[in-house]
Amino acid sequence: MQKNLIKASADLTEQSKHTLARHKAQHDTHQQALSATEEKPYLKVKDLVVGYDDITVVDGLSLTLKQGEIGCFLGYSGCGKTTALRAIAGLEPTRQGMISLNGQRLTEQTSRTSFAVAPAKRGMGMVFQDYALFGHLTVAKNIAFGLNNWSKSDKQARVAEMLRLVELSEHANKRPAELSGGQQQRVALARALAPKPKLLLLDEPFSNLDVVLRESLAMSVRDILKRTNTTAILVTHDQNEAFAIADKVGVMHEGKLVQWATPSDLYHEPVSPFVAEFVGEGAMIDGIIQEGHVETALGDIYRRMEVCDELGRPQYCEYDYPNGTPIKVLVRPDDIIHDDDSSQTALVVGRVFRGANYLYRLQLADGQTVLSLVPSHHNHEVGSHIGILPILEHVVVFDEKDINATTWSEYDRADMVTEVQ
Ligand SMILES: Nc1ncnc2c1ncn2[C@@H]1O[C@H](COP(=O)(O)OP(=O)(O)OP(=O)(O)O)[C@@H](O)[C@H]1O
Repeated sequence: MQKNLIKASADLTEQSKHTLARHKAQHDTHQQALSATEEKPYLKVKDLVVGYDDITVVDGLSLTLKQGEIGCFLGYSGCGKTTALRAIAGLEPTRQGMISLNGQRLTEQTSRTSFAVAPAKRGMGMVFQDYALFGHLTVAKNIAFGLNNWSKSDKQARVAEMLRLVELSEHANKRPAELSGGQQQRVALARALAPKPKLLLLDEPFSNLDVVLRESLAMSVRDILKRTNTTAILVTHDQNEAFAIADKVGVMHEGKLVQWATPSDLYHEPVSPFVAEFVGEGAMIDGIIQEGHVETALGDIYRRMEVCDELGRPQYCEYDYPNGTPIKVLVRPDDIIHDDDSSQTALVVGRVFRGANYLYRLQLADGQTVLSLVPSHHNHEVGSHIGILPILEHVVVFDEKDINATTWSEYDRADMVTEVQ
């Protein structure tokens, strides 16, 4: 949902507060009805703890996926992504938590229960970074490898179908070494998909490929997974790859899943400065909470609720901080539009050529800097002033004291009210 901001002030009237309370009650009832009928998640991981010796590597990981959804663990090296994936596959023992897939409990470790289904019985497929193909077998035989229990004719038909799916039919009789890296990874994908796994796990599948191939292969893998309605989890440290392939991305940090959300929500509504800085570019500028708005060097920021009161007046949100609270406001490069006609200007203090765009570093009147993505035919030298127009539709504020995020979504009553309408 779009959260428009307009530059005008208004207080919440008593009347509109009552309206909101009524909407909230309706909303709660509506949500209860929804959650009662909502389909159960296909994959559910709850409070998973995994470790080696005396260290905890995955610390209380919880997530859900619907059937056919693609999830992704994204994070720096050593944050526990691969360990989490291996634990879901049953290749690492879990110390605590529960995993269920398609209604079946795969593992549960509590004070009262302790059991784990063996990896081979979980019905999962895996694709690895190094492809792990059998070099002495042809492409077709590699794909047929997991189909031992299938009849000969069914196996042939399935291999042919998989070859068509990954567009390698004409390479069926070649050995893996005769194929490019990208083609080999498609063979690995076809081999993992052939037995129709309930869940496909992909561990850094594109990291041996060059950057250009990586993104195009990620898109084609997404297409293949969607066409086959395959539920999957991918591990990567590459944000572009995660965004190209996944419906839900989980940012991991020191064993914890900090946020599990759509790529767009991660980018626009990060829950912490860590996620904000890890996902995408941006700058944090100072803000001060004032009556119904935030004062910043880019101007005053107001939030408009997308509803009107009984008299047709737009409703305005309040921030959940007392007046005078210093906060940080996240400003993405796409929040600052270059506009020659704007009376607000900024000094160009740096720029990076990105082909279609320049990424400008701009200094505001009070010395703070922000980034701005500008089409590259607007060529402004470092040291010049340019007109800017802040379009702050997705403002996230961070409490300066304990740097907890307060994203719009946490307290945006506009969402709540429009949902029940
Ligand atoms: N078999 C093991 N025994 C002991 N420690 C391990 C083992 N495997 C991983 N670790 C440690 O657990 C931590 C998490 O490792 P993991 O491979 O899950 O991280 P990752 O996020 O996937 O990293 P990368 O992106 O580098 O693969 C690391 O500190 C690693 O050294």
